Amino acid sequence: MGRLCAVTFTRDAAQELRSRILASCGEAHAKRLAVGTFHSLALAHLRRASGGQPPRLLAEGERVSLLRRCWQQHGSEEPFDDLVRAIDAAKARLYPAPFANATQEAVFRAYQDLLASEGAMDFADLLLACVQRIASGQLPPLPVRWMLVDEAQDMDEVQMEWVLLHGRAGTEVTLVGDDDQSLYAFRQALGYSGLQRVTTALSATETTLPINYRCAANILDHAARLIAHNQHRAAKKIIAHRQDNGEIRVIRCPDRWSEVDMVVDAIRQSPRGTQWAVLARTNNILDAVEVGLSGARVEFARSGGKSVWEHSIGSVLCGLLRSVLDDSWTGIANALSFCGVQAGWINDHSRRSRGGCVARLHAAVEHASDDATRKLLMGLRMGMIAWREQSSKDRASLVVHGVAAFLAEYCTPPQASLLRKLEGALIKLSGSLAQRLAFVTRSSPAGRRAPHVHIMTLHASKGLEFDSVWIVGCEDGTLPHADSDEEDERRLMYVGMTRAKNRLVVSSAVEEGPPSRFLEEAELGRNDSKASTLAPQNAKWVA
Ligand SMILES: Nc1ncnc2c1ncn2[C@@H]1O[C@H](COP(=O)(O)OP(=O)(O)OP(=O)(O)O)[C@@H](O)[C@H]1O
Repeated sequence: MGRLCAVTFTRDAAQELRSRILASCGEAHAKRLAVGTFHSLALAHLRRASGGQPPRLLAEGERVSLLRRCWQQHGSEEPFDDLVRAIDAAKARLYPAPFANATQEAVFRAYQDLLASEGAMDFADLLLACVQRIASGQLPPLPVRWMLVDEAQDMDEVQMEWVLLHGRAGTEVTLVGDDDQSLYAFRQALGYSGLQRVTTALSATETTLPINYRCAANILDHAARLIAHNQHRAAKKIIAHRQDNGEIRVIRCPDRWSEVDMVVDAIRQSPRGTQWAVLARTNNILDAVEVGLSGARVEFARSGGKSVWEHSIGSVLCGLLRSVLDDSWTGIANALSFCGVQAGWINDHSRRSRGGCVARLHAAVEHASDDATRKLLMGLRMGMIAWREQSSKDRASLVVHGVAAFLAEYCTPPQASLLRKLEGALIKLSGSLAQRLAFVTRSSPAGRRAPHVHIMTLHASKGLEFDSVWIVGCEDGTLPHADSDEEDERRLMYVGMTRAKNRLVVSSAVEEGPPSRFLEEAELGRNDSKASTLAPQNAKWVA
């Protein structure tokens, strides 16, 4: 009798694995099972070793604020996100490589000093501390007979060392992974080389699980042709368990918005309840999909990434519309900031002024620091009077149009283009302004129902499966992304394609670039392929 420790990368995956293991061996064995993420297991381990006094773990928000303070203190000119990436990369390694510049190093040191002075750790420190203490003999390894690591291709160096330390101490280690689904090289995942290193270090036996039970035979066939173009991968043949063919389509549209229209039409025309996933390389493309689906009143869930209505121009538009509805100041203040008014001035006025929005705007005109601000405030005040009047007469579309036209003057061209689409989507919806806003921001009861349509990035789709999958934005430069390693991008496309059980659509837009080279590699859209290429004007959806 012994204990099994199963390790995953997310809490959801840990729950899923726990229920699968217990379903197979019976609840009676629950006490012999520990399932968790690398970090939760390390935290529990350190907590036991320190006699119940856990290290104080920094929440993600605290970590970012602390890093930001150090970044500001050192007056780094490097963008904050780049600096965080560099520090995260250093902390995912056992022996950090030198930093690219002295400021990065200084910010890192300041951050670690602050952590130490507060007796706190971040997630990366937690596992590193565990590894260092086990390696130095201060902490015994977990007393487990078996260790199972799921998605092991995603391990970074510190995670791999933690596994190796257990393996060397006598735990029987099983890594389950697919080198073709290694998507996190940018987060220091070791991918195939990590799997190879563990195999060598622990003299492990490699077993290939070649059968794919999910995808229709032709979908898997095209995916296998694509991934065969990667040089750095385990030699293996992937075999379809299913003999039947699914439906595959390759679509070329003039521009992104017509591509989105195709997606929306296809979803609306497919039989009720068909499960769809719309996948894209970037959240920007998903924004366009989201606008299209919202305007067509298709219920959907967007996983990861912010809703298009809740960031950038979307949130400014919705905020201002809310101010029209309830006379609240926040939407006005955010709109002023978007239009270029200084944050300090807005905050001062927000604290000082009282009353409804029109009165507060009126007072603001008196204190305006320059002519441009005065003109903006007067325009917004006039607008608010008109929009509130129209809103009281239930002329929702007119209000949307007026507010969008006001904001358009302060937009960059890409923002203006998105704003026009957001405006179009809100105008297309029926109902009062409040109902339309509730629908697009998902606060209506309809928006909370579990939908059949999911939209997400290709990264977020890993581990999931859907009846029908549509990959939008298959252009060279988008997928593969111009700034990324081609083999990484090919794996992303492979993961996306293999999420489809029965139907796969890949589409691209002429305006955005030539079709992705991956379509050619996957032999999609060629005359001899089973996939059909359709121009949008003659594309009919056949269920
Ligand atoms: N032995 C089997 N017989 C029939 N169906 C199976 C079998 N094993 C798995 N499946 C089905 O195949 C699909 C994929 O299974 P699972 O999610 O376990 O695969 P996976 O290897 O994790 O896939 P991926 O890594 O591509 O996400 C699921 O729908 C599952 O129910």
